[in-house]
Amino acid sequence: MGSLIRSAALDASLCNVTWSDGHTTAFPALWLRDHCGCPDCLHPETHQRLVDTFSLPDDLTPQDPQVADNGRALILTWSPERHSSRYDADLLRRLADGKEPTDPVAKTLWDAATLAEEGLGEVPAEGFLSDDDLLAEALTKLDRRGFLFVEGLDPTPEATQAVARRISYIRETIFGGFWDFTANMEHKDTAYTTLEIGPHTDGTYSFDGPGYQMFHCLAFEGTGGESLLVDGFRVAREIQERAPDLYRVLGEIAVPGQYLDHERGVHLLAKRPVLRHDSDGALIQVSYNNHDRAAFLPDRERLEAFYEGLRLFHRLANDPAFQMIERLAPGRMLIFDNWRTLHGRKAYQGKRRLAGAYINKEDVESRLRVLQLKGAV
Ligand SMILES: C[N+](C)(C)CCCC[C@H](N)C(=O)O
Ligand SMILES: O=C(O)CCC(=O)C(=O)O
Repeated sequence: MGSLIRSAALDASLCNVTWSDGHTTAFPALWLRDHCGCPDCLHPETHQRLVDTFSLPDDLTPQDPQVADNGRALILTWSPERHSSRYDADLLRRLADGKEPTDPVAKTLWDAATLAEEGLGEVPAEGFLSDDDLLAEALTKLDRRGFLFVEGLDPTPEATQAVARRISYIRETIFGGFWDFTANMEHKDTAYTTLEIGPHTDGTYSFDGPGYQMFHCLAFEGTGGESLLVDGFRVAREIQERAPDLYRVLGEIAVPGQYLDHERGVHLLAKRPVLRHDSDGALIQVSYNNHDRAAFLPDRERLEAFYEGLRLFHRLANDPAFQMIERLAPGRMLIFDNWRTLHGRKAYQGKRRLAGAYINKEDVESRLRVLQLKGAV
């Protein structure tokens, strides 16, 4: 049951709302007027704000607060403009509590030991592709652990694209949109070789590093080539516990990433800390690729700590205790959160065909949000 309003009373330019659980919230008049949801203030189809916030009268005064619909709505009138506003109690309470339209999925950090216990939690392709409830469950799993295996796919580019497009549109990058590649040096990157690639996140050279990445090995004849995953948030927590000073440095120093292919006219450069936090101090992105790190000189007094922090991060990410090692097999597609989960690959000999794509972080979150709001989960 959503939040219900018990009573509402005016106090000068505030509307004090008492909720059914006894909590109270003081909503300022300007804020309430600015958030009027009537069709004249909020476009009923585009949900865009129509109210001219900054032309509202200075002597704006709320009047006659009414609790309606058994506590599920608050109605106010306004003078001098004689306007009436109706507010949904649930929405008011979510905003009062600083919540988003849907509750974020709690992340479960993992390492080799916890995966051995919990298993990898594969989902069947059929349900993923055909049933919104199962898609919502799968995206929730992906959000919770930072990776997901989708099983039972045809080992074809078409089946791979169908999974990607089931979630959202594919993100175009310098590598194109949907990829289907082998070790052919099609692009100037070790991904297009048979070399070992250490644990990293893609796109450290992009202002908006790809949010999610998916790999589907369509064919493999050879040896080696095992994939590895590391929960970057788990490594970050380990650093925070072992060396809080180094955690702070990795969260403060912006590290430049680059991708160079001048023959193709490409020279990408971006920078952000290895451990990026939001304005509330929550870790929101791990961005690490020691191969693509561009030259830069941190300020002298922090240079040593920077290298110490980077060394610790690198050591933990390369520690089998924090890794999942799994050779990708045809029919079993890997999707992972590239803002959290590092990936890599052992060197291999022989033939290997890998298909996949990037999808933006905001588009996967958007897809899950709509599924949640439609009550799928
Ligand atoms: C497009 N595909 C995923 C095949 C290769 C991309 C190479 C990504 C690069 N190593 C990086 O760390 O950003
Ligand atoms: O070939 C692989 O398994 C991964 C390649 C890689 O790291 C990448 O494409 O970013």
